[in-house]
Amino acid sequence: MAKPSRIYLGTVIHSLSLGCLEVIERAAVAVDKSGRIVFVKDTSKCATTADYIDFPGAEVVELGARILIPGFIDGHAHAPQQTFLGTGMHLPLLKWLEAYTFPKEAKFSDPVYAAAHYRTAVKRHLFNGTTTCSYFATIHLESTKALVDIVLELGQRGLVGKVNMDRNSPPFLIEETDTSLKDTQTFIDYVLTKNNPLVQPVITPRFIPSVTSPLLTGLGQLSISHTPPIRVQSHLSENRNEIAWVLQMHPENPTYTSVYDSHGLLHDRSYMAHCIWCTQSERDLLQSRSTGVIHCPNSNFSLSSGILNVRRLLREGIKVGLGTDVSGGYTPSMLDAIRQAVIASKMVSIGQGSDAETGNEGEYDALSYAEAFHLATMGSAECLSLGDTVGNFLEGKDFDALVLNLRAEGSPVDVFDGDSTLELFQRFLFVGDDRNIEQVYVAGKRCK
Ligand SMILES: Nc1nc2[nH]cnc2c(=O)[nH]1
Repeated sequence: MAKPSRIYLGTVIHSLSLGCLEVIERAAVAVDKSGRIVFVKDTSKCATTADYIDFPGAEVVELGARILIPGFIDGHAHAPQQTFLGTGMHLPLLKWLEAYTFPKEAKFSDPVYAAAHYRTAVKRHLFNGTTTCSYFATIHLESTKALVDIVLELGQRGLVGKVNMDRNSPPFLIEETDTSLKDTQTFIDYVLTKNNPLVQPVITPRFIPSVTSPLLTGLGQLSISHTPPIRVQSHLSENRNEIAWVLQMHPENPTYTSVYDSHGLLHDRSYMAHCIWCTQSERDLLQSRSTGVIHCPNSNFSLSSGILNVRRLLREGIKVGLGTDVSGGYTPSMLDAIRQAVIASKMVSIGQGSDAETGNEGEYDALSYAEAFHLATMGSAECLSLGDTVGNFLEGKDFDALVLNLRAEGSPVDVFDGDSTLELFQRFLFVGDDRNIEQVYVAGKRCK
């Protein structure tokens, strides 16, 4: 057993599997000097104090009434889009991209501008309790490198992608095919040379309409030329006009999902945002490739994209995580993603989901708060191929954790006599905000 260097004493809540919430009222969480969890003990089951805190040299941290939970994992966010958060919410996807997204992302051609604005964005995610974030940057190589440096400097765990766009894009935000591929390779080398497990590169074709077949093929080959393959992230089946456009562009493919697949971009280290309108054959394909789906309900409502049937994906054995999709979604808060996932799921349960057309297979149980919390932690971890590293407090994982203070000054949460731990936790999920997230740890290092 590695030697604990710090032991946290307090209430622990984490999710072991979907709907399986573990609550330990008085836990001792021991962390070694490299930030790895050595053990989690339920101290009420320990015969003596020595059983859980008596390790020479270890610092004992008393959390009192605070609650320790795993850090949130945002499976899909656009770091440059923080600059127009909460604007353009009256437009659907394709108009929103043209009017807001592309002009704002073009400004990131300047690495100095990019660094300043990426710092603001990463801080926001961290302060909202996002210990791991999978970021889209922009097409610009140097600015995307700056995002990597900032993620590392601020101590977050980040998966970062240089975006690829070589067609159907405005002249101020488009690349040559060869340059795009070469810059992606250079970017991957830049990140891997850091040799720091906290930041990893992700191959990031924007979506099928923005990327030509030769570039998609090159990216697919680049991914599997590494062992293990470089992760792949993109958007899939978000909006009905987008889907019609893709099918028109790719008559050789029966479905949107099969376009990614035929270019070698769907595998077990790929994860796709949205997937609202995927048909049965597309879902079967995602399942057979072990590709994850990142559900971004705020964005799906805000851009009037549709309402994903999450329960059906879960029943079909597809990995599902949660994302904010800043700024298709108007907040970097994963608490909001949890809330909106629950609301979206209730909408489906009362017959309002997008599958009113694609066929609902009968009974639909709306997601519970415990399930939505699971998706925001372990669910996203599994989609991002980080399930062995983060997502809950099992021994050997990294200590990526939030210390919650439900009594924090000025926070929106009230605490009443007789509230149980589980009631307080639910109130945090539905009523709390970043003020209740008092401390944030990534691999044992405090970053808030
Ligand atoms: N939500 C969302 N969907 C996209 N599809 C292509 N680009 C984007 C983007 O930036 N945001």
